[in-house]
Amino acid sequence: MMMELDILLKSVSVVRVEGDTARNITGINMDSRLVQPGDLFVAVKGTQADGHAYIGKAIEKGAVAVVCEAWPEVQAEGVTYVQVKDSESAVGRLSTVFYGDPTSKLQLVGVTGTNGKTTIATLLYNMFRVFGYKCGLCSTVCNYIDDEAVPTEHTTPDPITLNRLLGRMADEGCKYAFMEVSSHAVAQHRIAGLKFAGGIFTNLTRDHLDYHKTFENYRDAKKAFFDGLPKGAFAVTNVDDRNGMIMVQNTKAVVNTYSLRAVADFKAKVLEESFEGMCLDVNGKEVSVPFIGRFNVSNLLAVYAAAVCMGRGAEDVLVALSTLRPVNGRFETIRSREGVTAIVDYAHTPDALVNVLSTVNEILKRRGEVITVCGAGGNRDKGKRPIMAQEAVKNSDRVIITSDNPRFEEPQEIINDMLAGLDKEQMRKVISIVDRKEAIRTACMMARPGDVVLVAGKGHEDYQEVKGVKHHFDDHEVIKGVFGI
Ligand SMILES: CC(=O)N[C@H]1[C@@H](OP(=O)(O)OP(=O)(O)OC[C@H]2O[C@@H](n3ccc(=O)[nH]c3=O)[C@H](O)[C@@H]2O)O[C@H](CO)[C@@H](O)[C@@H]1O[C@H](C)C(=O)N[C@@H](C)C(=O)N[C@H](CCC(=O)O)C(=O)O
Ligand SMILES: Nc1ncnc2c1ncn2[C@@H]1O[C@H](COP(=O)(O)OP(=O)(O)OP(=O)(O)O)[C@@H](O)[C@H]1O
Ligand SMILES: N[C@H](CCC[C@H](N)C(=O)O)C(=O)O
Ligand SMILES: [Mg+2]
Repeated sequence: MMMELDILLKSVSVVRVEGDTARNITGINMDSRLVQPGDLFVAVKGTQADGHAYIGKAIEKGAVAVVCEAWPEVQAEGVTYVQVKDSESAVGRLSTVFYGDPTSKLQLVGVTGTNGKTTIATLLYNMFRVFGYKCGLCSTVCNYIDDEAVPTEHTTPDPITLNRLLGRMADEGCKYAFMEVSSHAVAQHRIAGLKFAGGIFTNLTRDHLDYHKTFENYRDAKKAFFDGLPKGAFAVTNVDDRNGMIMVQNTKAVVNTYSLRAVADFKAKVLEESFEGMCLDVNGKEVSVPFIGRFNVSNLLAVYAAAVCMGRGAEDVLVALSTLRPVNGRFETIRSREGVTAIVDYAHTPDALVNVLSTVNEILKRRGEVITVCGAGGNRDKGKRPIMAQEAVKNSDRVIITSDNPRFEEPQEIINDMLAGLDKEQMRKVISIVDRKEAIRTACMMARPGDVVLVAGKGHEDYQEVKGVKHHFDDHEVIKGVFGI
């Protein structure tokens, strides 16, 4: 791949240039360690480091041009220097031009909110494939270029990886792409330069305050996504969430609302519910789905609304909806021969835990006990830890607090942060077992026929991350091992 620097620079507002801008660029990089000869290096100020400090390293590795925010004191010979106002947002703009402006060739729909992004984006991708289109997906679990799986480290990849992926989707003939838009991605301009055909808001509850510091900043990061939607795009928002209307306050997109409770463009209610699935009323039409939980009704309604906004007939969408299956690690049930139901779910926020547990309790109707196994991730929002423990205890008969991904923290200290949220009375229901495998095994052994064991937090993850190393770990596998199935 190759492109003239001049063409790339049309996408950004240039403050100052020195050197040859007619030269060809063979790649874009924002990480000096990944630079290849002929690349353009973009220096970005990050949270840990300042990319400007790595300009020298990038040139050593063969970068022929540098885009930066702060003009470097010394310049290397033969290298073109370009100063821009905001290099973080320049990366996205430059990458999208470099990778052939993919969003002018396919319709891109973004999903944002605290919970439900993966579910909604994946279900839309599956649905539009049922309709016979080639599609792309960017999600926490995995990225897809039509049916080719591309593993991912992020919910929303960095702008270069993201545009490379979208470019490949367009080249492969994908008509639609669905992606999760995390709050980090909006705040860091990973989506700069992309043209969205639509945006979906799920909900907003506490998460990631380690990064955003305040709930308002977190909310505004999500809102900025809707502020940036172009005229002619659609916005689908959840008015059951108190921030639903705030999200779309300043958007140029056409606003559509969905709700399980209030007056809205798209409405649904649960007619019947069991551990096997639900029967729903969606805008006056009945449909059966193998999903469980009120939050999933909300997710399915968002999928329905978006598909209709994208021009699909309501009847076709309902038929397609009934063929969809749950996403890996989202409320997946595993039954033992003795009649214990284990549930693997990715609930890793207080709100998600409440939702999953209230669903379990609603279906169980006290005919059995609920045993919850949960932990919290290391090097992430510490404030959510005690609240997660409280919610687990309030909504379960017994709780085993264990490790999630400790990352660079001490597992026992994370557990202690969780236990600090509990009073003496609540502590009676709780034991803590650092070893997650042991914790799951203990919960399954405690359970009697009819009981439910909820294993929360890791969902689809097939690893446990300890001190930078990912060790194989799969909640499903451990449960099946204990159940002997
Ligand atoms: C806190 C955070 O979001 N960090 C992201 C951010 O990195 P950063 O700003 O900290 O970068 P930095 O380390 O300070 O470095 C600054 C710049 O110097 C460059 N550098 C650095 C070192 C070097 O030797 N050479 C060099 O050029 C870096 O490439 C970077 O461009 O920008 C990077 C590139 O886009 C991301 O990979 C990185 O994600 C880190 C690994 C991360 O863990 N992010 C998580 C929190 C995250 O983004 N999560 C969200 C939401 C999760 C969810 O709820 O689903 C996600 O979208 O995944
Ligand atoms: N609409 C919803 N409202 C509240 N909780 C939900 C909703 N949908 C899913 N959940 C809960 O949140 C968990 C994560 O769901 P999902 O992976 O779809 O969310 P996400 O927004 O992609 O999360 P992440 O921030 O990790 O990318 C689920 O396992 C479930 O417990
Ligand atoms: N992608 C999210 C969810 C992580 C889920 C949980 N298993 C954890 O490790 O905290 C994050 O990075 O915050
Ligand atoms: Mg996700």
